[in-house]
Amino acid sequence: MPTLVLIRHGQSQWNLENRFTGWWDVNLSDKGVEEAMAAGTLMRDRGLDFDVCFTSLLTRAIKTLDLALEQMDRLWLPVHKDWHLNERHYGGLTGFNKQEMRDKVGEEQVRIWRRSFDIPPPPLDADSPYDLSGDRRYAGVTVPHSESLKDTIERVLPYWDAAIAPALRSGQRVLISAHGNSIRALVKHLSGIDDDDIVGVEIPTGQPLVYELDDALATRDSYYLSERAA
Ligand SMILES: O=C(O)[C@@H](CO)OP(=O)(O)O
Repeated sequence: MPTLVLIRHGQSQWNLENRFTGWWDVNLSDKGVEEAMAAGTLMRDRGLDFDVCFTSLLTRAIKTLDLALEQMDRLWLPVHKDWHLNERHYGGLTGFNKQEMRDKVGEEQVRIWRRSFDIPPPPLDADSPYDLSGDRRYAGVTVPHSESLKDTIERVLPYWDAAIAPALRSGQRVLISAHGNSIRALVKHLSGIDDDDIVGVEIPTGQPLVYELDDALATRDSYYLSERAA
């Protein structure tokens, strides 16, 4: 039976500071480091093991994966890092404090930007300090100016089909360390959640989410590991 575990990175410095983050590359907070290590310990203690890992090009997800793998004595596992698993791009909101933005434009507008399905945030200005189009890690990639959840799904799922699903079909056990919205994209697909409902699904930081799949990669069961009795 194919084994898949999804984990959202541990708390980041900008999660802690309540800032819109997206593709901006912030590190884990001290609490995030602890969450990542605890996730690895939990997976080890429950006897989970993996053959291949996937993560984004962002430090908070890569480090979460490494810290968890270290607890499992599995730092040697192959890891594929790919921008398709990045957080959704927060456009012109990147760097702003979420509460200050609510105070400025109102609760409802911020809710729409954060949790509507297909309305992207305003685009990033070309001269923004958060422009990543010249970042070497994105050579050959058209860095988006902003992404809705729908846009994020439209780049996560082709990567699932091309890289992750084939690994599962070949019998490999897969661990994915990613982000709130790239994981929403995967959860929507795997759990068959519709467009209106996926926006209400919150993914906690540092909690391994187990998917038990059948050979056709349909979901038989899914659960947070910490919520299942050992
Ligand atoms: O800032 C972000 O990039 C994301 C995840 O932390 O925030 P939100 O909860 O608004 O999707």
